[in-house]
Amino acid sequence: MKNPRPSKKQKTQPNLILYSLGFEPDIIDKLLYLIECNDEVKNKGIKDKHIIWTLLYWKQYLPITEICVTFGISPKTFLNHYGETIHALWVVCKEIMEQRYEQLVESVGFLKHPITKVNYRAIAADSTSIDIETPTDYQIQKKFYSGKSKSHVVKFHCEVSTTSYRLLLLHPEGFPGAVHDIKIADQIYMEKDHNGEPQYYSNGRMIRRHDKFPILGDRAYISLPNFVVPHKRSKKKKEKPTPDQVVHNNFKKEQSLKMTEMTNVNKKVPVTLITGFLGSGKTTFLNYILNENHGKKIAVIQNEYGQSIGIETAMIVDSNGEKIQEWLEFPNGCICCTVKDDFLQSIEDLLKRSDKFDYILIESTGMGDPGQISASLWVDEELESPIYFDSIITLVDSKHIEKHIEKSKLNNNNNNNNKEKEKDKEEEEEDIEVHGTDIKYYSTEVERQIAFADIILLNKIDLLDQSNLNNEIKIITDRIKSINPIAKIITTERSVVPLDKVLDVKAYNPNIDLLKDYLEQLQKQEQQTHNHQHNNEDESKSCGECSTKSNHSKFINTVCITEDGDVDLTEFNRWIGNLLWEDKKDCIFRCKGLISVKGDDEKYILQGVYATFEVLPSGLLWSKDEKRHNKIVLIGESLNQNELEQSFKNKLL
Ligand SMILES: Nc1nc2c(ncn2[C@@H]2O[C@H](COP(=O)(O)OP(=O)(O)OP(=O)(O)O)[C@@H](O)[C@H]2O)c(=O)[nH]1
Repeated sequence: MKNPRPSKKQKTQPNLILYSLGFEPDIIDKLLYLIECNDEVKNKGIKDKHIIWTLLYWKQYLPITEICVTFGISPKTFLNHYGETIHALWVVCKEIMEQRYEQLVESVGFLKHPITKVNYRAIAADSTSIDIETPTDYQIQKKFYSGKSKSHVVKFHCEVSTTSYRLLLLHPEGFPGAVHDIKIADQIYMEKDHNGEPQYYSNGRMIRRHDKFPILGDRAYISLPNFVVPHKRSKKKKEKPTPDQVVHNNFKKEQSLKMTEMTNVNKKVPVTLITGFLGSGKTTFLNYILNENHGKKIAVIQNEYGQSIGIETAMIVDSNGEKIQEWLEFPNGCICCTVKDDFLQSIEDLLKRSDKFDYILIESTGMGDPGQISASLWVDEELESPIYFDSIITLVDSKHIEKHIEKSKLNNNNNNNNKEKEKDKEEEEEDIEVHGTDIKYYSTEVERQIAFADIILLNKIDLLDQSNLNNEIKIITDRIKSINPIAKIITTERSVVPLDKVLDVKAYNPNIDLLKDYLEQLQKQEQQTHNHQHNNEDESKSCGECSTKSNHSKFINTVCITEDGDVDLTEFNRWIGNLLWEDKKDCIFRCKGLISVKGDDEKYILQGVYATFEVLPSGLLWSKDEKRHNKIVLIGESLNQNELEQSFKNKLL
């Protein structure tokens, strides 16, 4: 078959006007080629000159009259061709974008190595350069020369989602390489009127797109108001240490642990999120902490669901019990409904306004989703937030937990009473959503609060049957573990618990000791399940314990993957990223794991809340006689053990 691509001889010389405006030199050839290849538009008689006119107008480089004067055509001639050409360009544009996307993936670092935990902003933007042939004209050479890459380049501005890492925007306008990123962004985000003039607010400030939705960028964008940039340059990636260096470093780490804690971590203010069902004892817990001899100046932020006013209180209590009232403003009544960045920003602002408090307790609404809040507070080191997210503590009313959890299951039970049946159906429909052929069951708030917890306070144990207390506690504990097997469960009366067990526990640090605790708990539980086996199905059906357990997993379940061997770190990041952002998006609430990375003597730790995750070295080495293995715990809705296990196995080296 004849190749419709023009031969070298026939090739149109790049038009200088387009060229100087930053188009790739052979853009017209490429477009013609793509039009020729496309059945829908190939017979429209579109020529290079039509494309040039159209691009000049389409990109608003020249008004129609100027195009007509420059090319010696009438406005009618221009308009006759414009419609068809623009349609043809639209048709083939998709292909151009795909081609360019491939180039981008090759050339942009952060697409190849996605940022794993920048949840601070939803969009990251940067400009990327694509090499062009060296222009012959010296003046044009100068314009396109980039000192950084030591070549002639055209720059394109792009935006990437920091959660899905998808390319959200590749601005079609190319800029000569010598232009600074900030100028490009300025042009792109500037709101212009139909004459191309910048628009201003009444206070004189220039209007920009994304004004209310700041974009994450590197320091090149430092003076642009809609960009959030790191305060200082990120540290260069350290070279991988040799095994000896790791031992040495660990020793040093241990020695300086206290110092480090005092200087680095403790400089930041820990934030603990307290959640729990209505009446579970959250306020009692808060009051208990505030009245204990904690020696801290604590800020308490309360967020009550359903308040119509967009103002929440932030109460600051010093170590002497003195209270200062402050106000925080949220656009909505509930933390979890606001843009998460606003919430974090509000806390940071509060810290600026009222320095010198050393702990923040957030009492969340009885109906809020702790996952959303914690994901917004668990920020990247590089963003240098003055706070760090310590843990989620969920209070559970031990007397009424059964009722709360059972409520969700009742919705799915067939009830012979017609009236109730209909009511059930309505409620059930609220809980079920169809995704393709899959039916997904949504968990209730109380289950989610348990699923997201790092620590669970099993409160109000004084209300349980005291003559059978141990047994009652065991039943409730098992029930909780069936939802979240890795949370630490502490029984309490009137929420009284030693403060060091609940404050500053650093649940989100890559802390191998904590993880070991979690995994040991899980192991014990697996052991129990193993020991509790039946000879046949009938025996199992008639066993009360089993029938209750099987019901537990209806909404939220835990998948635990244990596999010997190593993984490639990049591949593992891709695998878990794909699960959290695509395959099981919003279905996996929490993940934790111990990962064995090929070629690395350190154990790695996986931590995740919703789509936010990180995999970091723990500082602890695999010992020589230890079998290298991976253990991953995934807590979520309707998770399939076999499917996830198999998918992970495929990633093992
Ligand atoms: N018997 C008993 N009562 C408790 C215990 N803890 C709290 N309470 C009582 O339970 C009630 C609810 O406690 P709160 O601390 O207000 O619960 P909450 O979670 O803040 O409630 P909401 O603000 O409605 O979400 C109060 O009357 C407390 O005194 C406990 O361990 N035992």
